[in-house]
Amino acid sequence: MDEDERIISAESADFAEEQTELSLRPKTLTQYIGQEKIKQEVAVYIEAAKTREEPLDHVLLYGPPGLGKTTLAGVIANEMEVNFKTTSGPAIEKPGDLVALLNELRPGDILFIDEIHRLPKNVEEILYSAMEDFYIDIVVGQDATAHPVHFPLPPFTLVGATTRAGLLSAPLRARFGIVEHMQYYTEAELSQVVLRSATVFNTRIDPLGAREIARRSRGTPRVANRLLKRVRDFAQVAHKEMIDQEIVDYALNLLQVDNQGLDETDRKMLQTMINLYNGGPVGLATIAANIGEETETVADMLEPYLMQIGFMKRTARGRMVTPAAYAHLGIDPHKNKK
Ligand SMILES: Nc1ncnc2c1ncn2[C@@H]1O[C@H](COP(=O)(O)OP(=O)(O)OP(=O)(O)O)[C@@H](O)[C@H]1O
Ligand SMILES: [Mg+2]
Repeated sequence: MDEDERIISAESADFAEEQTELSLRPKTLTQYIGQEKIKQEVAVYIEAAKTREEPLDHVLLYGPPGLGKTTLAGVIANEMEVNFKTTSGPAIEKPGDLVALLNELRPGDILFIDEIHRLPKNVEEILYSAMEDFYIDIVVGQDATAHPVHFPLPPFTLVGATTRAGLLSAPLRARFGIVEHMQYYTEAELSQVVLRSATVFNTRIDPLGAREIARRSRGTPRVANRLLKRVRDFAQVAHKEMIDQEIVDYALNLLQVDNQGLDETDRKMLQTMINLYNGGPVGLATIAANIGEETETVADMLEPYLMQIGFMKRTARGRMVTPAAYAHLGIDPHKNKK
């Protein structure tokens, strides 16, 4: 199945979904739910920078998709009371594109680069001096007319986001003063996300209904919001005025999202590991090939959550399915051993 067809995919699906997300995005640290440790730290850095009337140090946010990296970057800009300019690694194709972006910044502004690990190498290299000393040296013109140009830049803050910090080159990573690892949300936090989004959607939902959506949202606000939208459709068609646990259960069972938030793809992956490799250890690329997914998809979308809930573990010789996963799938681990 294509990643963007999965209802529980943590990836943003399309333009329409991005528009809904915009309306759902909290604007302040107080409205931003969860990530308590990050919020506490960031609040201190923001206050200190504002008191010194300096730009905030460069910030790197990393963690699985849909956990609120883009949202947090926007919150930081809002709290710093500066302009927020967004772009992404793949969108910056050549050094000139980056120069154009940097050129528009005013002192203190925030430039947000999503998927920063996907910046072309030659762009990344000019970012080093931009981040460290606020200037860039580039060569303008071609052949005979080629000459170096020295551009001073206003002091600015770069906020970078990536799904895995390990994908970043060491020199780039070293230039971020603030590095934060986004965590999966607890059920209680996701319940709050669901209740808040329901208000934005003008939809009524009771606490147990919100809890049930939270439980099946794999620790991810984006998934919670998406499930809420689907459940809302079912409730509407069933003429339910209030979303409750019963309708959530009914809708999500139909959508084959189980009580741990796993869908067919997750189950297929675990079953493949069990049936073909006795539960592992088996390499990530082998698993991916067997279930017809990209290795990167398995690494970014499937594996982190399965590890988080203790259904899979990483060993020196590869990935292994845990007894908890056997139990969840109703498979007897001993019967299966060859
Ligand atoms: N802490 C939060 N409180 C409330 N809602 C949140 C929070 N974090 C994320 N959301 C909601 O989840 C949606 C996805 O968040 P966001 O786009 O920031 O994730 P992301 O980590 O940037 O994902 P990606 O890696 O795909 O870029 C947003 O629309 C937002 O409404
Ligand atoms: Mg994002």
